[in-house]
Amino acid sequence: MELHIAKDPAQLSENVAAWISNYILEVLQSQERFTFVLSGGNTPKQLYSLLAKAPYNMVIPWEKIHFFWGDERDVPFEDERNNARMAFESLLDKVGVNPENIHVMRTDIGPEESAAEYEKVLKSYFGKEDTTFDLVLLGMGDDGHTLSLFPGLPIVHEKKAWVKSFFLEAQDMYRITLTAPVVNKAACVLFLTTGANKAITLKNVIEGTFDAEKFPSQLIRPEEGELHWFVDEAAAGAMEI
Ligand SMILES: O=C1O[C@H](COP(=O)(O)O)[C@@H](O)[C@H](O)[C@H]1O
Repeated sequence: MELHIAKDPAQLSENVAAWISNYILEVLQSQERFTFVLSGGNTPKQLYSLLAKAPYNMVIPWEKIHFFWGDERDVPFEDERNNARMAFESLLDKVGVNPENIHVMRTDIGPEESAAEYEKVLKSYFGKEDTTFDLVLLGMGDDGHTLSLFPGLPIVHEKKAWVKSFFLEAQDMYRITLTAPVVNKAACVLFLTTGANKAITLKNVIEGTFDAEKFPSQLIRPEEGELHWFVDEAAAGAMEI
């Protein structure tokens, strides 16, 4: 695991935009297409907006990138809580991505159907054996959740399904999410985390003993790929480094 600490969220977004852009260009030297899994929430908005501007909008070969989502809130696309909507508004509507390369988790067909459909989308994209995303961008909630893997819920123990839906009582909504085993097949996973409100949880996730029931972000351990944590000083504040 590599830990990268930036001064503040603005500097962090700058660093991550440059890092992602270089990584995409490097990977595309040896393959024709790149798979990028986006996260939702608030933290990545600034990053997406930066990627939509110069120099990144000019240097990234957007037509070669396939976008997927790590999780989705089962609310209509028009709802501002919808993770895909945020990515469209801040990034995808602003750069030249082929609509066929954008693979959203649907919220117009019912959560179970959507999860089953997304698993089919992944299986037809990757083939049955190989689910290796090139890059998975993740966030971490202040409760330690990542994707829609929330503390204390059965979803954290899922070993077989690639995509699952479930009702999240605390937020009175269904969620659709990739599972940890699928994400752990990725070539590279990058967590983006900011804010003092996440400092204790971050310390527990990175430096604490393994307890995935309590801190589901600990489930993310790529089998062969790289794991990077990009955090700001406020989030890193409780760690011993
Ligand atoms: O609910 C969610 O939360 C996490 C973390 O979001 P943040 O606002 O604290 O950055 C996010 O990664 C996930 O995609 C989203 O559905």
